[in-house]
Amino acid sequence: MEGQDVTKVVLLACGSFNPITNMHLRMFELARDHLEDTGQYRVVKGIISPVGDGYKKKGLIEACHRLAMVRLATEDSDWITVDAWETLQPEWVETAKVVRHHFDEIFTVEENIDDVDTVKYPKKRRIEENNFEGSSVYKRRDATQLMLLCGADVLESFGIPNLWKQEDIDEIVGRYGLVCITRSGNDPHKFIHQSDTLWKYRKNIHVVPEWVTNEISATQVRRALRRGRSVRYLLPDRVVHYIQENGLYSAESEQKNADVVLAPFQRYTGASSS
Ligand SMILES: Nc1ncnc2c1ncn2[C@@H]1O[C@H](COP(=O)(O)OP(=O)(O)OP(=O)(O)O)[C@@H](O)[C@H]1O
Ligand SMILES: NC(=O)c1ccc[n+]([C@@H]2O[C@H](COP(=O)(O)O)[C@@H](O)[C@H]2O)c1
Ligand SMILES: [Zn+2]
Repeated sequence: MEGQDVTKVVLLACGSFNPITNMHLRMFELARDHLEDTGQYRVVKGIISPVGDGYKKKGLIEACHRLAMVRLATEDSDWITVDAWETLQPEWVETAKVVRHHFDEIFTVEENIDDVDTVKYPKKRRIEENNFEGSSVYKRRDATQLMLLCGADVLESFGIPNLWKQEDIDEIVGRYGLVCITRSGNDPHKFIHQSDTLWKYRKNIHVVPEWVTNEISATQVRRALRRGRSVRYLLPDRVVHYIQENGLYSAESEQKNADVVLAPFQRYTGASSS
């Protein structure tokens, strides 16, 4: 029987998934093994949330295709799922808001919100909202915890000026927690050590070493596709077929958003074209 102190965890990965690669799927397996090895957690679900088209990243193809590919890639998994909510929003959604949305979904199910006082609960959450230190929203013993899953490049992007709001970083690492998979070229331990915020919340950041280093990146996959090279075994076969059937990833698609400023920079600096 499972010990009383084992916390259920849902892992949420946000990103372009342009296209989804085997490494994106591996991230979930690595994170689950790492968390469960501690004896403190049981990972019950993984959610992939592709970013909306409003993110305006160069070469980002339409969300409907990226979603369809994630759906095909996760067909064989009994625990990794895809969620379209983020892609359905009219504008780019900050990651902290995406995390909040998914936490609310879990919270609603677990608290069976239909049966309780719907005025009381938002109030309770607001009281807890401004104090992340040593705390979390997981007050109930058996409550499921939501953690953001990312590669070390995303963690290090917290340090890029005007890309992330300080309060969003505080909320993600202080309130929810982060699982970070190492990527060559990044040193998450050093980065955490050098950041006062991340150091403060270091107990909520789980750094997972990938010993079988695997440098698949979606950028390299798109490059190979543009050059007519095979990408088989880098992506699930179903995704390779989908790309071929729909003629995705050309020199032309790589120029999408080439003159547009990435949505977070637009939002935080007011700039709209480069
Ligand atoms: N090889 C990898 N090792 C660790 N994390 C990875 C790896 N590839 C992707 N990730 C992580 O997966 C998430 C989604 O990433 P994203 O969609 O940007 O893929 P990517 O391969 O980094 O694509 P791109 O090259 O277009 O930036 C991010 O958190 C990213 O850090
Ligand atoms: N301020 C923010 O919330 C913020 C800033 C930059 C990227 N992100 C997210 O991080 C992910 C990064 O994806 P890419 O590595 O493909 O750019 C996306 O899901 C994006 O929405 C969030
Ligand atoms: Zn990336």
